[in-house]
Amino acid sequence: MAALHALTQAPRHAGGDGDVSGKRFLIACGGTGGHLSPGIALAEGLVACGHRVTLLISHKKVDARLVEKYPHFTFLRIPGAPFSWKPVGLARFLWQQLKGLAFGLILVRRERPHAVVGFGGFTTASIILAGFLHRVPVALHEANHVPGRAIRRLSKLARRVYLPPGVALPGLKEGKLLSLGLPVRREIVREAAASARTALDLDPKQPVLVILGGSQGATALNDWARANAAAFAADGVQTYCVTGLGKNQGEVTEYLRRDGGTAKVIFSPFCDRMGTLMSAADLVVSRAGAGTLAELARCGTPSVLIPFPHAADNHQEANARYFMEQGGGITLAQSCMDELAPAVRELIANETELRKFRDALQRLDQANALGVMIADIEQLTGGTSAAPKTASSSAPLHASAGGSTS
Ligand SMILES: CC(=O)N[C@H]1[C@@H](OP(=O)(O)OP(=O)(O)OC[C@H]2O[C@@H](n3ccc(=O)[nH]c3=O)[C@H](O)[C@@H]2O)O[C@H](CO)[C@@H](O)[C@@H]1O
Repeated sequence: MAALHALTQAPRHAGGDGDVSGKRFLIACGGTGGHLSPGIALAEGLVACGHRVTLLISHKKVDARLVEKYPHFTFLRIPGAPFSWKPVGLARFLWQQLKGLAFGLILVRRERPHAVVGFGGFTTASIILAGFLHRVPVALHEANHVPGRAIRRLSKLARRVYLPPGVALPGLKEGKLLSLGLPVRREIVREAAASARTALDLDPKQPVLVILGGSQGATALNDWARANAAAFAADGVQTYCVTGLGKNQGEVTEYLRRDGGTAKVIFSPFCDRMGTLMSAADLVVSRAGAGTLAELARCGTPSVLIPFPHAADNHQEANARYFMEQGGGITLAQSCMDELAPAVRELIANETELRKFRDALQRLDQANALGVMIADIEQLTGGTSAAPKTASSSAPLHASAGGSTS
């Protein structure tokens, strides 16, 4: 019951109950970067409008690492465990959900939020149910082109369900659905390639290939990077591979180029400047998580996508297919990894092709997703607050006091 104890000890928001300016929101977004990043983006937007937010995250290492950069927000760790059909895993899941529900009920009673917003995953269910039981408006956001288990089950409790363009949820009551892209954190912007490379300690003049495996890293892509980086370096292409936490300690190697000089190969366990890294890249090889795809579109960086073949309901394949159909990149099945190096070699040298992808990415970028979501949440919770501030990227953050995790 440590989490419940932590909740009763957790700091209250600045302004307290007597502060009537702005509204209070709970955002359930833990378990993986793909849920956490849009949750942080929404928090940034709501706070810039004068509201107060608490973000509910999981106990996973990746959540802890991702939130390090946002000490001005209040994060609470909610009990939860991933779903499993195996008896021990199922028992753990049910027990943690029960603890999560108790946690959620106390939290919602204490905070009296104007709405609870969930981004899916195993930490969402308990807090959404708690909000529903307390008759608080509930909204759900699905990032993937195949809705996940949590969103499918909880959609009946929600007043609003945000789904990616072209995605439907059978049985969803009319009027509940709003088609919406993924809110992207405000630090993710296109930077000049040369300065982005310099910031990452890369040569600003040499092409860059970036390898990304989502928030946890992808062993198949890391192995491929290790096997091919020296050959790319010989051709004068620098490689930057983000391996995932615990999958390497960080390495920088210089290889000889065929034409003289050297090219760098960097392996890093985590990147907390994803906008800079994507801006530095001529081409990205990546898994097809919805968060990464939205950020690639925002930064206008072409990609070769290798969907994670074991993702629930093969949703990464559906994400990648949509992205490819819109002209944002190309897709290759993991079973065809031997075709990846020739494809990368051909594409990274083909400026005409890369430019076509960049043009399509500009059209794919859902730049207004955050603004639309905030306007809709305002409306769901009774209209705009007394003194709204703009959600522009230049607005100062003034989140709840005592930004903390517990
Ligand atoms: C294996 C799996 O099922 N993954 C799912 C998980 O994605 P997962 O969390 O793996 O990956 P996503 O690509 O969706 O998002 C990763 C997020 O983490 C950030 N990041 C990542 C690595 C890093 O070093 N630094 C960093 O900041 C990225 O900038 C991005 O914002 O949730 C997504 C959203 O539901 C799904 O689409 C993915 O299919």
